[in-house]
Amino acid sequence: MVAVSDTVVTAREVRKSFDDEAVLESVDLTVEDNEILLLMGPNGVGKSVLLSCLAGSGRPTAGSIDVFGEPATARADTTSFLLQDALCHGKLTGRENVDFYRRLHPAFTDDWQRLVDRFGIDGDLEKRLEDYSGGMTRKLELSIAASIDVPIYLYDEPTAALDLTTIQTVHELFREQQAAGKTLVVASHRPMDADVADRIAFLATDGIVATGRPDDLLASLPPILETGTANTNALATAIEGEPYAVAGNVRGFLDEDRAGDSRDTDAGGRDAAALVADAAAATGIETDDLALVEPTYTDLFNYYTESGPDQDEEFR
Ligand SMILES: Nc1ncnc2c1ncn2[C@@H]1O[C@H](COP(=O)(O)OP(=O)(O)OP(=O)(O)O)[C@@H](O)[C@H]1O
Repeated sequence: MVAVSDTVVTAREVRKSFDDEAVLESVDLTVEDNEILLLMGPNGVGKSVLLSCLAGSGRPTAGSIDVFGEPATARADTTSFLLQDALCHGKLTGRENVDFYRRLHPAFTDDWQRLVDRFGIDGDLEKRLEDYSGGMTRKLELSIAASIDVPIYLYDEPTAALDLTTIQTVHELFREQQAAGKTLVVASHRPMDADVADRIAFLATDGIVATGRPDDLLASLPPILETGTANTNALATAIEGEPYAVAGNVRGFLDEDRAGDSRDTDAGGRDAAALVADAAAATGIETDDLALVEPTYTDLFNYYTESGPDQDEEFR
């Protein structure tokens, strides 16, 4: 966990439209020096568009983005941007793609050699990218983006197409970059990427709806009820939003107005048995079929992107 420090990126009331189609609406976001900030949100909400604005390659339609106190567009030397799908050229070999970026970027280093070795694609450098698998392409792109020696890295879906072991390797790489003093913004809709984050920011259609440390955000969730899929409709009568499937069961966020509230909120305590009993009475589900579960990052993602109410909170 990094200490609280200086802000390196500030986005204020950023809007972005394509033709007349609004993608980003009033996005306010800060990135602190040396943190790993995870930008989460559902498909199509505008994470890539926001990253391109932070990188200075996309211009906001309204609002401002400062990087180290200057407009993002004036600071191309400060960021390395891993694009979602478009970093490498399919007709070039792995080595030729690396050479392209080595010539293009003055801050390109030899780190790529160590990284392709670590990702296990060092033997594939003479193949054309069009013959790489999706995961191999991502590994090469990560090797290239991480080899550029700049203060800020913007990674768009870095773990997409990667297997679980490789995701751990990517997380290690991120921690090493942080230990070397770098700042990382990682856009993802994979809850497991929260493992590596100092803070998470959730992007929804009306802007950033919550930011905070992962543990604080988890602790801020309402009680989560879980039951069998046969009880999906009944569960829906006692929760906020829609039930969602998790490992063969369904879950939902308890709506205290609908299910009754047995919590001793003054003392901050939770009487799980009483809560379950209230929810069972409200839904008609047997208490044996209803459980209160510990929140996971998947629940957190669902709350802020699918099932939860509008939120506007900052946990620091
Ligand atoms: N150059 C463009 N012209 C027109 N529309 C665009 C352009 N770039 C992005 N969009 C639109 O902006 C919206 C947000 O796209 P974006 O790629 O930022 O979403 P995302 O949150 O990164 O999604 P995903 O998780 O699927 O990668 C989409 O509706 C997309 O079609």
